[in-house]
Amino acid sequence: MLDIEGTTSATGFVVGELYPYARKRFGRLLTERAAEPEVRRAVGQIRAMLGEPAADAARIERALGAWLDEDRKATPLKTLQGIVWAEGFASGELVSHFYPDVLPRLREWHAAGVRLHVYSSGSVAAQRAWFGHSPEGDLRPLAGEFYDTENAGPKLVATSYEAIAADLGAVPGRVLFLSDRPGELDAARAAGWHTAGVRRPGEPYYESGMGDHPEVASFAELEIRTGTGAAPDGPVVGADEVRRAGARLAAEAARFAGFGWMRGTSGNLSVVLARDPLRLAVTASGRDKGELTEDDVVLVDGRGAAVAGTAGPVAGAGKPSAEAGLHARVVRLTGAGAVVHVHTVAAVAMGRRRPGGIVLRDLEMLKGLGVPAEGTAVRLPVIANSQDMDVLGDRLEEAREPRMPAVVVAGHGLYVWGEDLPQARHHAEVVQWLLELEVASGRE
Ligand SMILES: CSCCC(=O)C(=O)COP(=O)(O)O
Ligand SMILES: [Zn+2]
Repeated sequence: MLDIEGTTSATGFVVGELYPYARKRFGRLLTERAAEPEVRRAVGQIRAMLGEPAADAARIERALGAWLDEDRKATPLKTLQGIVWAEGFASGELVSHFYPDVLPRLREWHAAGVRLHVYSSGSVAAQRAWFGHSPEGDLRPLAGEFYDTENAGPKLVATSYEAIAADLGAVPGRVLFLSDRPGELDAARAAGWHTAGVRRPGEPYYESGMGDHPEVASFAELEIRTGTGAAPDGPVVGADEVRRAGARLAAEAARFAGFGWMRGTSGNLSVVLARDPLRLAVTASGRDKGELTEDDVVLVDGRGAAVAGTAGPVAGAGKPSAEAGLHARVVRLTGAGAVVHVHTVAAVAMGRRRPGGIVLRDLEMLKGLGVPAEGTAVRLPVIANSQDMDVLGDRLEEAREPRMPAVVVAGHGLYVWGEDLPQARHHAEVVQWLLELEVASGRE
């Protein structure tokens, strides 16, 4: 987990280049774009902080100027700076700064499967712009999640670090925080994280030191080992293996997205990489499933929680699918080697029409599921939706038909599984075909 200002990048650059850039543009932002939701929200926060509900644009601009002079880490100041800077970076007027030792290390760690994230007091918009417009181009593929004082909380309190670890599904003892500020390092350590102070000459905390935290003068001195928590006799799932699985999942997802079954960020896929203990590669949450890359994958355990190096290095970035727990449950229940979850209109339509299950018979296509084409009826179960994967898993376990490698989740989509990824795909295509036929037949 990386801090930016003072750690990856010079505070002097932020204060000397970016602060004046924002200061010059606040006036116009506050007057000409006051109706934009983000500006309006920040202005409301500033008025509350000042205790002046009627403060006008000029008063707010003066307050922002004073906070800039004090280098105060006020969230609405960061929000407005983020807007102005993001536009400056996008137009090419601004290019971010990284210390020369940083980027070679970030690239090396990323290639080794270390998941890199950012937690900075600058807004997420500003962080993304910073990584997106570096002297070496767009570095955003190196970073997974971005956290700021709005989505994670203040940097000097342990609860913010606890919230981040929970959000990432990461084991606190497997996270290393790099920062130049001892108070932040204290808070991270109180949340169970490892810490390393980055103490660079010329940075604000250089003189006072890093307290009792281990410290380095540059990223070149840091060595990060992956996979050190592996059980001695357990399988080690290497970063390359996870990434290869990521490439396979991305290819399958692109195919399903092409059918219109994974619109937007909907759906998720997984494949088993180890059985004892269970390890699955699952698609990362919230990504456009038509545009996944080999890095949009997370290694999870038998409950769907991210495995942060406890059984080998973790490739990719981001957090596991919100439905990873159900994938793991399907695998535990059925012994499947791969699980496909798609959001198809036919599945939702038939789930509505037949909440008690969809009975299928006398169709040649049933042979694609190992069911005779004639004389045998099979039921595709329909279960109620839930946001709790344990509840959904219990419903699936109760409703499951051993001959049917699929379940419709009402108002949600379709889960299908198979011995391996190609078989899960074939099953998904067959079940979807059967559902489309049922919809087309129009029977109530
Ligand atoms: C619009 S998608 C809502 C979440 C969902 O049902 C899904 O399948 C995708 O979730 P993920 O966390 O895997 O991106
Ligand atoms: Zn879903």
